[in-house]
Amino acid sequence: MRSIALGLRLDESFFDDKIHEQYHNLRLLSYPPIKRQLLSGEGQARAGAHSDYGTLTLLFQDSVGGLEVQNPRTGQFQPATPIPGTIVINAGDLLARWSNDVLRSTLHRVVAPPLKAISDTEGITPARQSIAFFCNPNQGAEISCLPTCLVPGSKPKYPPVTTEEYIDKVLSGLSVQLVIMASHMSTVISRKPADIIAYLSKLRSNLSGNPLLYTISVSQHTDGSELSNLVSSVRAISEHSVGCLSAAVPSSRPAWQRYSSVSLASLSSQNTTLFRSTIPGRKAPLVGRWHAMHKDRKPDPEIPVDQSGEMDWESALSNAYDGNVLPQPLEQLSAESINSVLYFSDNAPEGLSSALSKFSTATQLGLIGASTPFITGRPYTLLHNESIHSDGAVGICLSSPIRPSPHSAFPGLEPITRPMIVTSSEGNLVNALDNANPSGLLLHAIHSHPSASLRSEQGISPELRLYMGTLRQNNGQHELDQLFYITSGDPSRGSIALDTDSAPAEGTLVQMFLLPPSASPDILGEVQSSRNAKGTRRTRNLTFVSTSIEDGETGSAPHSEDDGDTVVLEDVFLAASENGCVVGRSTGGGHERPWKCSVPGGMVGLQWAT
Ligand SMILES: O=C(O)CCC(=O)C(=O)O
Ligand SMILES: [Fe+2]
Repeated sequence: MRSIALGLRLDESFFDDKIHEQYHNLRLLSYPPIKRQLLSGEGQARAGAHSDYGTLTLLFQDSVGGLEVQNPRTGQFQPATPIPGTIVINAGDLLARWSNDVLRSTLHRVVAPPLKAISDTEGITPARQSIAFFCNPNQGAEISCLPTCLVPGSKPKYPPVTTEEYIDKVLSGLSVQLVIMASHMSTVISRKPADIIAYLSKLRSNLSGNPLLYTISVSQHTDGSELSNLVSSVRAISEHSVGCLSAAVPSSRPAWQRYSSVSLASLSSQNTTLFRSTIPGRKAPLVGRWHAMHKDRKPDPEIPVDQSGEMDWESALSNAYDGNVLPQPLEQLSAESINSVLYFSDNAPEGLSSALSKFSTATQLGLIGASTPFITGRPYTLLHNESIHSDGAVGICLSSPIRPSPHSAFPGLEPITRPMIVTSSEGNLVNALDNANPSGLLLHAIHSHPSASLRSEQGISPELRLYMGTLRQNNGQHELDQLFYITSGDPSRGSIALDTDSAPAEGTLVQMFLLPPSASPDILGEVQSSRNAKGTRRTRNLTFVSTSIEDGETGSAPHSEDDGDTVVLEDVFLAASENGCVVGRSTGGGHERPWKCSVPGGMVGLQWAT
């Protein structure tokens, strides 16, 4: 700053007592490796164009490159190519104001580094690290036009401001941008639908007109007029909405299973596109020739097996849903701009799910609606603006600048084998694990399990739910990724069949799990207590929960102490279905093939920092 003072024809020590409090920031930046393609889209960058807000920034970068600085005359961004042993110095906004723009703050950004000769077209952008030291004036220093920077007779460009006031303003501007995704999110649960309606009507004036995503769950004892009152009060908030009827969220308070609930997210109209899809799905996976583990279970009559008992793989796979055209409003969206697609669907979401792969960097989350034949007379009840549909799907695409992060949890799930590598698989079958017979491994694990309740006379207790999970390495730890329900197995042939049309590929690390028949997670209670926990960072959280049918109506009378209880979960969108959900997550590391999560108690969702 002394050399800046000299350059501006001020006394060398001019800034000394205005910057000595060290009101500075040091930021260690780590940009993970990422597919080059993900950085090439419009609006995608490691750091978007911005200027720093202080006086000077000292930037230490490694040799990877990607930092670019705008030439204020031409508007062109030019690479600030790393030079070993040097520091990049940026002028910030407060120095620009102080000097009346004699020294301008530089607009800069971090993009994919230049291609090295060795890398191919679908390369990976290497990790990059940098250290930025942001220098600021003292907190209370008044930043007003320096005397030597004013042309005699002219006025300063900017009014005086203190460092603190300026930084507060910049930061509050940033947080306005952060909440752009959802202007409101909440879940309200009550025994009395009238209380929910009262809550919704209070929201009306604040949220009116913004696109709305919602789910409604009612007890089977709710009468039809209560349900239609709930639907109309949600629709009164906005004409632009998509929703569905969902199931009660599992809770340890049985009375709550008989409560009604509404979850809603009011979204910014700029970033949200609503849609209705009639893309056909596909029937249950086409394979499953036998059943030996649950001996008493009949084969599913819908599964076509040819006379020889062999599957025709070619036709099974080509029968897929390629070539489906997305609903009109989605065809027009640019593929890279969408970061999340949320939808509610009937039990055949495959067509839509696969067509959504157009949005190659988006996470998709679909809740398969609750079965509602006894409530509305329709198999599923999907709502779009003023219309009601019994099939297909309704949903939203989000393009907000803030990308939410996916999360998942499977409470109660117990590993019963060690991690193993898939050594043979085809279609929905896993034929070998570590070159051994998967059904045999599974039966052995259950027979040697300490809990006798897992076994029955026939071998395995019919209530037992078994899963195969794929594992991902993270910092030397194994993390659970996708989970597939094991529909059948044949100890003599060895293979096990999964509830998917595409079993984990050869070479995938997997592990087998069971969900004990007694597992009954208290999801509502857990969400409530994690919301109340002190010191947790505020986030907005949308979660789809897969419940088991037994979690539904328990038939027990509500406790009187619960009477009249109304619970509002702020910043939470919690919706459940006994039919499960579809998840295809996209992260910096890549894109996951969509899969169906039907683990009772399993939760998948998205989280936004606020
Ligand atoms: O990582 C870099 O090179 C630049 C980071 C930056 O501009 C910032 O954090 O303000
Ligand atoms: Fe910067």
